[in-house]
Amino acid sequence: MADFDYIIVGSGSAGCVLANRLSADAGSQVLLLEAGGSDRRFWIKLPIGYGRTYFDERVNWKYETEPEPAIKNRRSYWPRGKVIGGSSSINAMVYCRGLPSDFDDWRQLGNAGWGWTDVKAYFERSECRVDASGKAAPGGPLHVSDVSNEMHPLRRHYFAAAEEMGLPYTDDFNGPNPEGVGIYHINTRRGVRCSSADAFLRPALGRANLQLETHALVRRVLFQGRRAVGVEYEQHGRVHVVRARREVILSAGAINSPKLLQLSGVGPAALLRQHGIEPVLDQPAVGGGLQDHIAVSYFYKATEPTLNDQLHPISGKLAAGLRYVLSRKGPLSVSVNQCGGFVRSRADAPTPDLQLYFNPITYSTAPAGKRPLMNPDPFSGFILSFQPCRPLSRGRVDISSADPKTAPSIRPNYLSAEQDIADVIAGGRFIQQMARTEAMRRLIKEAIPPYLDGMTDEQIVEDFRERCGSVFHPVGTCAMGPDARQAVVDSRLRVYGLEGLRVVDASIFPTITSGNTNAPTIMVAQKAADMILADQKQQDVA
Ligand SMILES: Cc1cc2nc3c(=O)[nH]c(=O)nc-3n(C[C@H](O)[C@H](O)[C@H](O)COP(=O)(O)OP(=O)(O)OC[C@H]3O[C@@H](n4cnc5c(N)ncnc54)[C@H](O)[C@@H]3O)c2cc1C
Repeated sequence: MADFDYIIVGSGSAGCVLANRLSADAGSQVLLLEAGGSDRRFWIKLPIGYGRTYFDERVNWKYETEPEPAIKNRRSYWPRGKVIGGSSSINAMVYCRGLPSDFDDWRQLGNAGWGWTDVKAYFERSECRVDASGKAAPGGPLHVSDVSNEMHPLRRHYFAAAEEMGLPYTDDFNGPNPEGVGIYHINTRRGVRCSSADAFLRPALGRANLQLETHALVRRVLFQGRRAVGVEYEQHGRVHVVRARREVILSAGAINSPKLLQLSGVGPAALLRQHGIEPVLDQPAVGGGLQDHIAVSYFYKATEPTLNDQLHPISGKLAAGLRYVLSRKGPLSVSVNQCGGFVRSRADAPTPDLQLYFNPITYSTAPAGKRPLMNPDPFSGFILSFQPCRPLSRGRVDISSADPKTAPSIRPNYLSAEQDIADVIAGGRFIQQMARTEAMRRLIKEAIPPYLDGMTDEQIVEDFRERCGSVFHPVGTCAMGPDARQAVVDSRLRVYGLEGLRVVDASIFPTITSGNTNAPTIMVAQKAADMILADQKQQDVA
């Protein structure tokens, strides 16, 4: 049986950071266990390839929620990376820290050390800012690229519409003024995806004290009394047991970290017993607290050429492919989420409450179950889309079987908070207003049904229930908080009531951040690494 100082479960956005930081000390033996396999795949490296990995079971857990009553009993599709790099290998690469107020709220909730002024340096530690000319500023290993030169010219209409509405423009959603409309910066390095694995794991893999095991599905955490002492994992049909001298760290993501805790006997006792698992710790909060962003898109035919005209014809695809191969530039080198914003739907909103997307492309004719980013509609078209930034509804992730290979039951409980419905109406009204600006009226040839323009508040909500979808930002299922009865981890991310066990990933968010969740997850891991190393030092001195 092998022994390590640290065992990290999951090589995703957070796990890769930890593997790097904890193995930087040559005296620590670190094991990183990943259920998926290699990320050396063309469709992972090619930025627009996330349209392909979206449904690819070789790199994707492909979860589905239970039917959700509030969205017409639809099941929501939840892709999650099952590969080195985790979801950072299959995501849309948009890099948004979130709003400073998000983290001040975390601190306000009783999480000392997690306010904006506390966490800002942990974002900076990771980031290597690359300007539009390709010049990289000194910084961390995670490339955050300004790709404004690659953005479609259609964007000028969007910015003109925003100006008519009196919205500010920002050149950096991660800068001192994140509010307003602008262009998303993305995680690419010279036109190739820069995942957490590329930035943090790969540079550390040469270290003799870091061992990475792929296709290694962790089945449970092993306890001696209330101390986590190792894990059991299955690899190529064989079950292995490995021991952790210092800590086991779960970085399996917002679906799998709570699932693993429950499989290991840490969760709601009644649920565990129902599945024949003897509780180590009755902790109802494990799996609770689930939050996610949901968005809806409105589709328009355009009066001038859009990305559809470039990428629909075979000749256009070939030209874009050739351009990419020769220069790593063009539409294949970026996300289709090109422009967007963080805006207030009402002048009296205390902080921006809507995130916007303006995509110069449509797929209204796409068959169900396909995400044909490279195969858009045969006419000029574009998308306006919004998502409420800070939904209040909370759901749960619970095991549905004691078998580690069975997917858990996911119940997001969307739109269960009244405020979330009000935010949907505000979002629909906002896009209505934007579509009625002079600039947009010039660009819109015709709206593609359902027509937002004539909708009442009730119809906006009804349409949202019918068509909204996840933006793939689940968080909060092992939430951090000051009260051991309501939260799973403390502000040092240690699991309450147990020793030698932390959770470090998107599941610890006490509340969902306003924007995309990859950047704050990486921040969480940077801060966690500092805390783990500090605790190690203290123990060594004691
Ligand atoms: C399609 C898609 C698009 C997205 N777009 C964006 C975007 O543009 N910008 C943004 O900021 N965010 C985006 N996100 C969200 C963002 O990527 C995630 O919030 C972030 O990656 C979460 O990081 P994590 O470390 O918590 O989990 P993950 O990165 O998902 O890592 C978890 C890892 O643990 C492994 N694992 C799980 N269970 C086990 C087990 N039992 N044993 C061993 N290994 C296990 C998984 O295989 C995975 O590699 C998107 C997500 C998806 C899926």
